[in-house]
Amino acid sequence: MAAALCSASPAISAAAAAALGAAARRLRVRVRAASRPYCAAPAPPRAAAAVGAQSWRARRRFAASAASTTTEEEEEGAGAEVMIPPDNRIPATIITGFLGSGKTTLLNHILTAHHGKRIAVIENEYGEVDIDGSLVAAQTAGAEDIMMLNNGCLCCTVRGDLVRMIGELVDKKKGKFDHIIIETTGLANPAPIIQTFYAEDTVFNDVKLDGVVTLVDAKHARLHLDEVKPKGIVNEAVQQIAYADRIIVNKIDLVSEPEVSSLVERIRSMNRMAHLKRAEYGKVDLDYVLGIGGFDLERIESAVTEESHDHHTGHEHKHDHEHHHHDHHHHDHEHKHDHHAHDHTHDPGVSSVSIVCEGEMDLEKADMWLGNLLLERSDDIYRMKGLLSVSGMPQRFVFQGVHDIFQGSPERMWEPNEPRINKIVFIGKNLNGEELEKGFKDCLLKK
Ligand SMILES: Nc1nc2c(ncn2[C@@H]2O[C@H](COP(=O)(O)OP(=O)(O)OP(=O)(O)O)[C@@H](O)[C@H]2O)c(=O)[nH]1
Repeated sequence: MAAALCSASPAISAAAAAALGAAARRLRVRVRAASRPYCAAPAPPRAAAAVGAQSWRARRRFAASAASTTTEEEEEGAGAEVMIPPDNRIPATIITGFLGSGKTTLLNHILTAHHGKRIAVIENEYGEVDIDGSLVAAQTAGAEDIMMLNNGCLCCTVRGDLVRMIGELVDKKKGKFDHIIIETTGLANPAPIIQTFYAEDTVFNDVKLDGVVTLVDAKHARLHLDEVKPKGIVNEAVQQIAYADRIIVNKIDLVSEPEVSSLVERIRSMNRMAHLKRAEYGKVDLDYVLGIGGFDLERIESAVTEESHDHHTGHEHKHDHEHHHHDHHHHDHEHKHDHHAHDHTHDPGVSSVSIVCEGEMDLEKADMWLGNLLLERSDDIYRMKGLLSVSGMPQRFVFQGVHDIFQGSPERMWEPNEPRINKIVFIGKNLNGEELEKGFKDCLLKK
């Protein structure tokens, strides 16, 4: 199964072509990108050369919307009017964080709290069936359903299982729960899990990604972030922070205030988009972690106002772990801290670049630019979010991307006196702020 799931499966929707050139109309076609394999192993050379002119066009993806009710008829019948239907899909929250950072503790906090939500839980554990004793207790206390994903890490071997489980939940239990929570293993790179929500039709049509919550162990995080890995192997601890919508710096009872502050500063330099809270035993308000909403524009705004243009070049140190051992118990997982055993390849670190500019965007151009950028740089660009003021469109156009998949749609109307500005935030490796800024601004309509 692993081999099959790890092979690239081109999934370019034919609908993409139909959407081209009609971006300002009511576009409700979701276009999938040819996904590259998301495995812990170094990715094979990308088949960029094989991407011909036709699929290149199909890679332009400003054609998406988050509607669960999309039908062919509606797409065909799309007129000039822009209507945004209510999004009734079931929200899903991904809880991620390094080993022992407090994911299960947070989950239990959520399950036992009074929020009136019926929650289905999908747990991803390594190896043997391993439901934490406390979680079993929580099951009786609050969870509507708990499903286990075993024998592998979500990021490669069991992604198909995740899709199947979500499908099963929806088919059999729709109406019996209000929210899905997916707890990943501490070693998971969240990117492929996030992408499941956009790249898999069976998931996308019924379930929407509400947010990614990342737990950070205040005591040990530095160690994991600093660990060195062989070239080409991602540092999951770094990735988990880079992809977060909400970050909880947990276990602050175990360290001094200056230690927490310096960790917080470091985390912020990696991801300015996420909200961050400090906590003990995952105790945060539930509305901080549930019901975040896919497009959190406030977050983009704060990221952008904080620094209108930021290019941080830290160092992403990499570490090593035996990712593919399905028989080890994750609590016993041993990390190698012998940095000198590896070739020190100090890649420029994960950083964020925020750009804001006034003016009206040419959506076609922006679409083309982003498509092109991601075609070349999707390995390095982990996440991207933005808001556009599109020429001829009375709504704000919002979009977001994860690696090579991006999607966008018109959102609410611009207020009469609202400044029509464009914003974009990138999180990733080796980001060249100046180049990105130039590319983005070149998509503005020339006066
Ligand atoms: N001192 C302290 N301990 C905590 C805190 N939060 C969680 N713990 C403890 O840390 C241990 C690990 O917490 P878990 O919630 O199991 O962490 P996890 O991220 O689910 O762990 P894995 O499943 O192994 O990745 C447990 O013994 C928790 O009781 C905290 O804020 N302070």
